[in-house]
Amino acid sequence: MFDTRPNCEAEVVLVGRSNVGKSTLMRELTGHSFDTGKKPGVTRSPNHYDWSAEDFVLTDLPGFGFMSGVEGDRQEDIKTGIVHYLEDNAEKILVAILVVDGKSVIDIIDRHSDGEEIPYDVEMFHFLRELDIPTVVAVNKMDKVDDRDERLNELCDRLGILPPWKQWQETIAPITAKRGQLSALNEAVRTHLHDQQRDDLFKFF
Ligand SMILES: Nc1nc2c(ncn2[C@@H]2O[C@H](COP(=O)(O)OP(=O)(O)OP(=O)(O)O)[C@@H](O)[C@H]2O)c(=O)[nH]1
Ligand SMILES: [Mg+2]
Repeated sequence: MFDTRPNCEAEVVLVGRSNVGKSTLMRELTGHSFDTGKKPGVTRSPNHYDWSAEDFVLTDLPGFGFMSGVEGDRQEDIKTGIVHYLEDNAEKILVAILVVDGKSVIDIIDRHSDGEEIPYDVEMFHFLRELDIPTVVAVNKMDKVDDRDERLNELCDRLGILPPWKQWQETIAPITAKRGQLSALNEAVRTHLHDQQRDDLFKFF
């Protein structure tokens, strides 16, 4: 299921819970349409889009967390598959885009923090850091958020980085993928590509 990766030296991945808008973002970045949907669990195996001339692949990973119509065991298998995919390809992944739903992310994180478990989004953010993969949190669906600065500051707090969010422009990128409003994300990704001497890939962001 996770062994479909084209053999490219450079990669950018989209990762995040189900239904946050990863495939919508993938469509906006590639100009190619991918299955999207109102229910979580649409993408069940990675979508890859590669440009062989540049040896570059953009990957939309399946969502983790609740997926409608998918058994609990299988949800765990998908999560394990994502973790292994990131570990196996960490050297080649130039940037990870962790997509979250700006409208619900704080509530979801807080709902999951009362028990022992670390919430998925927070766990994934730290996991990517452990793997040394430069990470941008794309805070999607900002069209549905009215208290923008407050939300983004709260998100920093939950991720363990110091608010205000505006000092983290290379890490926190508010977007509305559905309308193609991606400038904050493109800027952030470019910063990380530049740090890795990959300005040649700017044309994709
Ligand atoms: N309001 C709003 N809705 C959005 C935005 N981006 C995506 N959506 C909607 O969110 C829903 C889920 O989008 P997908 O792109 O399928 O989400 P996904 O993360 O790929 O979901 P899985 O494949 O299930 O993991 C769809 O109904 C999209 O139209 C946005 O910027 N604003
Ligand atoms: Mg999807």
